Parts: sequence; C-alpha cells; structure tokens
Amino acid sequence: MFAARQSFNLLQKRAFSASASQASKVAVLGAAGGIGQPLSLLLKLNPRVSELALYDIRGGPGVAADLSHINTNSTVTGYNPDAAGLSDCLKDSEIILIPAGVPRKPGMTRDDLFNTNASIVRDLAKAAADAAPKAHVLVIANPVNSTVPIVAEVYKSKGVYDPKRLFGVTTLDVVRASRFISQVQKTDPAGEKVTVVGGHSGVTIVPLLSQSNHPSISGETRDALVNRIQFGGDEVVKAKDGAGSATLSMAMAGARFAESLLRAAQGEKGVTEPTFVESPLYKDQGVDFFASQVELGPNGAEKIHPIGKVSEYEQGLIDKCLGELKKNIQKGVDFVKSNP
Ligand SMILES: NC(=O)C1=CN([C@@H]2O[C@H](COP(=O)(O)OP(=O)(O)OC[C@H]3O[C@@H](n4cnc5c(N)ncnc54)[C@H](O)[C@@H]3O)[C@@H](O)[C@H]2O)C=CC1
Ligand SMILES: O=C([O-])CC(=O)C(=O)O
Repeated sequence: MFAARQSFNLLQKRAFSASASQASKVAVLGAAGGIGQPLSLLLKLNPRVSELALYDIRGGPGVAADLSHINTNSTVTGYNPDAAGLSDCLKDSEIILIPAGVPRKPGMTRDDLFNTNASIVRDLAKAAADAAPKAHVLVIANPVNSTVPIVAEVYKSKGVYDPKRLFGVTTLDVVRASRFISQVQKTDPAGEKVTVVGGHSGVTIVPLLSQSNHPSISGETRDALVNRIQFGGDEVVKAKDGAGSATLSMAMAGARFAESLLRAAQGEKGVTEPTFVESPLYKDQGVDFFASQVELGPNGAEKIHPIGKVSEYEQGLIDKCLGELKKNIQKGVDFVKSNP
C-alpha cells in the first residue's frame, strides 16, 4: 500500500514537472467505454500528455468532467457527435487511440465482431484522416487483424496513408505472456520478456517461448502455456459472462503503448514495442500486416525487427498463423473496397 502510494506520488510529481515543450495532445475515441474510461484515467496520470480529448457517441463530456478534477497538469475535454465534435476532438492530436466498438460475448470469436466494428472503425478513420492526418493511430477495436487494414485503406483512399503511423495494439498479448510464464516459472513477471508475433486472435497469436528467459520449456507445459497466451482473451470473456471482455488489463496495455510512442517522439532512443503494422516480413507470402517487435521514433515505426531464430514447433505456429491472418487482412481490405 505504502509502495503504491509512493509511486503514485512520484507519478504526480513528474506530472507537475512535465515541460510545456513536450506538449502532446492525445485523443481517445470510444472514451466512455469499458476500455476507454480506465485508459483515459491512465493517460490523465501520464505527465507526457498535455491535452486529453475524449470522444464517444455518448458520455464523453461526463468522463472528461470527472477526470478533469484530477490534479495533474493536462487539460481534459469531452466531445459528443454533435456539430464538429469529432473533428474538434481529433484536430492537432499526436496520438489517436481507438477502443470504440463492441466487445465479445461468450461463444463469439473476434471475427464475429467484424460486422459491427468494421463500419465504426472505417468512419472514425475517415474523420481522423481528414482532421489529423499526421497523428499516430492506435487501433484497439477488434478484430484488430481486419480493423488495421480498414484504417490503412481509408487513409490510402484519402491520399494520406503513412504505414509508419498506423498500429494495431497487440501489447496485451505480451503483457499476458509475461504474466502467464511467470506463474508457471514462479518468477517476477517484470523480468519476463516474451516475444509474441503474428496477429491478435487465436492461432494468429504466436508466442516465441524459445526466445524467452525459459527456452527449455517443452512438452505439455509449453503447449498449455502457448494455448493460454493465444486464448487469454477468452478467459476474461468467459469470466465476465456476457458483460464484455478485457478492459482493465487492456487499458494498461494501451496506456503503455501510448507512453512508449510519446517517449520515442520526445527523443528517447531504442524504444521498442510489439505491434501489428504493415510489415515486409511475410509480404512475399501475401501477408501485408504482421505483429513483431518494432522500434519507435518521432515518426512512428522506425524499424521492424525480424522474427529471429524460431524452433520447428514455432515455425509450425507461424505457418498456421499466416493462413488465417491473410484471410483476416483481405476481409478488411475488401470491406472498404465494397463499402467506401
Ligand atoms: N486490441 C486488444 O488487445 C483488445 C481489444 N478489445 C476491443 O476493444 C473494443 C472496445 O471494448 P470495450 O471498451 O470493452 O467495449 P465497450 O462497449 O465497453 O465500449 C465501447 C465504447 O465505444 C463507443 N462507441 C461505439 N460506437 C462508437 C463510435 N462510432 N464512435 C465513438 N465511440 C463509439 C460506445 O459508446 C462505448 O462507450 C472491442 O472491440 C474489443 O473487442 C478489447 C480488449 C483487448
Ligand atoms: O478477447 C477479446 O475479445 C478482447 C481481446 O482482444 C483480448 O482480451 O485480447
């Protein structure tokens, strides 16, 4: 408790000493939702954020008023869909996070969300491309494997696509991977770094345990761990029993990714995060987007790291991933072509 209070005080102190030259406006679209609210809270506590702009089809101003009483320096403004609400929210943003969209219920796959979320993401992408074409766009709404290509197609159609500034947020997969492996190995998760590549659903999530601190994990232990990382989202969907999917852990993961981008934008070198981006790694196999470790810089994705050495077992997982991923990506591209 004492340690938690100490680190919170430290965070507050840093908030008050953040320099004005580091002004960064961050917009959250879907800010009143299960992810949007705790994500906005974490961003309000981040001293690198100077202005927080919160948009939702309902409830944005309420969440903003609540957060605006927190005694950190950033301003918080809420926006409704009326008048120029969305474009005012987006204007001058450096980062746009998109958790807008419906979550899963038990028995559903992420792809089952496509019919509802594809058009939500397409419309928000249109507004973002018009109002803040240079912002970094962080797509959280599922199915990420398809919603990221949707944003890319919208930006292309408006002539403003920069692949270095579009990211599918897969941070939760590595957050889970490090937690789950620490539970098996009885270690501190803070020291466990597990690379997870591919996409963000079921078999497209490929943990590379051979590159972790525990490369010798094998047999049933390995299989169970890989399965738990691939289907970790289902655990939460089942436990919430119809009330949605991961929100709090996702908020932490999204805030971590935004913080990494801001650190990189503010000049820090060597900042890397795993993320689903347009990638050369498997383009020769017709897979244009792929998540891997990416070095971030002021202009976004500076360097896409190669996968590195993988075991035969992991190569099998990657092969399975690529087939599914290719279909998911194509579905997003086709959607925008037929529903511009
Ligand atoms: N990338 C990832 O790792 C994860 C992604 N997700 C996804 O994030 C999305 C959001 O999940 P939750 O926050 O739990 O859902 P939620 O239903 O609690 O919140 C969604 C919010 O979006 C808003 N919204 C709907 N249409 C909108 C529009 N056109 N413009 C602006 N706001 C709009 C709703 O009013 C609501 O406040 C889901 O698609 C979910 O599958 C969830 C967890 C992890
Ligand atoms: O499982 C879901 O539907 C939400 C999600 O993407 C995750 O928790 O990884």
